[in-house]
Amino acid sequence: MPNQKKLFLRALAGETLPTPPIWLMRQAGRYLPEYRATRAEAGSFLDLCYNPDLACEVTLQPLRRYDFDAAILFSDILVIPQALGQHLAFKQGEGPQLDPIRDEAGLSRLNIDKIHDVLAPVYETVSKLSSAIPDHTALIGFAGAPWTVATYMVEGKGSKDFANIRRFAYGDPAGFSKLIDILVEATTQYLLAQIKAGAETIQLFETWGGVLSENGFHRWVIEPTRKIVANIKAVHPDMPIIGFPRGAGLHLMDFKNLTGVDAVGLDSGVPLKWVAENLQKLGPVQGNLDPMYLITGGDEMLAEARRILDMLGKGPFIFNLGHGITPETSPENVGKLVEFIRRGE
Ligand SMILES: Cc1c2[nH]c(c1CCC(=O)O)Cc1[nH]c(c(CCC(=O)O)c1C)Cc1[nH]c(c(CCC(=O)O)c1C)Cc1[nH]c(c(C)c1CCC(=O)O)C2
Repeated sequence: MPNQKKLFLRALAGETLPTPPIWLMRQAGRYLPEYRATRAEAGSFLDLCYNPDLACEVTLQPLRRYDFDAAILFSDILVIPQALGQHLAFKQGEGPQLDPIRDEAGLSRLNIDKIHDVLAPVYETVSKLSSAIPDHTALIGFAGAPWTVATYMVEGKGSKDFANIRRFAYGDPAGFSKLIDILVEATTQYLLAQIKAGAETIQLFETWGGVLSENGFHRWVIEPTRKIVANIKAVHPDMPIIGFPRGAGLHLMDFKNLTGVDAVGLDSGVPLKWVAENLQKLGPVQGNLDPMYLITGGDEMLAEARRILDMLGKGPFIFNLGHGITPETSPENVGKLVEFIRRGE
């Protein structure tokens, strides 16, 4: 699209730009004092997610400071289980808590028919954002990929070994696939509604795919992602979709080839020479500064950003982190990183 002015969308369409566009996963969050103030005003994190005015405000906060090339809808991947009827709470300092679903019988608690009633405020946030963001900024909608959302639904919280979900998936694949099928359908409907409300691209977060066996990765990561991408492209053939399969390692080529995503997000561990010679030949890549560098800062941060630019800047590329910003991040270091990327030095 020669007339497309948004750098982010040009890179996603496959253009190699002299200066890559930049945004950061979790760019709205607790590292910003203005976020903490708005969250306090909202009451709780979930109240914030379902308050279109305040969710819009926290999405805009990092744009005001850093003028990122993309805004990402402020919400969470766990609004889907909540909309399906699973109880969800965020306890201070403990992360998400859900009533776990450990077997096929537990699926009877889920109901896909009313998801839009719960999710309507999220669509309203997207719609407000699409008129509130600057003209040169792209609007990203998102969802968790089915496997990653299922980890929270089955474990009931964050996990270190993912024993319950692996037991369910490997021990009763037919029962487990019913959960994944529900998530494919709910996620498709959710993302189509975000697109209708104004999202210009979609990112699918697959944070925990790396814990699966080889066959498991194909069945529970690649296949559900392929279905969601196909469902969206059936309605919006030109909608760019970014997949972020964290920890996918040697599966990255299959992930790109078999799912049909337009661009692939890279975690910080992926060897960049291999990316430049293989994955990036197939389409745009996004990543992959270790978010810890935004805490440590200084010349080491800039040297690592330089290395990433040198390795990936000769092809279609979007600068980002290898995972989300953490609350300990220094807002000043974020400013220095953005300035460095924009100056190219
Ligand atoms: C696994 C996952 C979740 N949520 C998300 C993922 C996938 C990406 C990743 O791995 O980071 C994705 C997510 N979560 C949030 C966004 C908003 C958009 C953005 O700025 O990137 C996005 C895209 C806000 C959030 N989601 C959450 C916060 C912090 C909530 C707070 O204000 O206390 C934010 C800003 C809470 C959350 N949400 C989740 C957890 C495990 C937690 C608790 C951890 C923590 O406290 O940092 C689930």
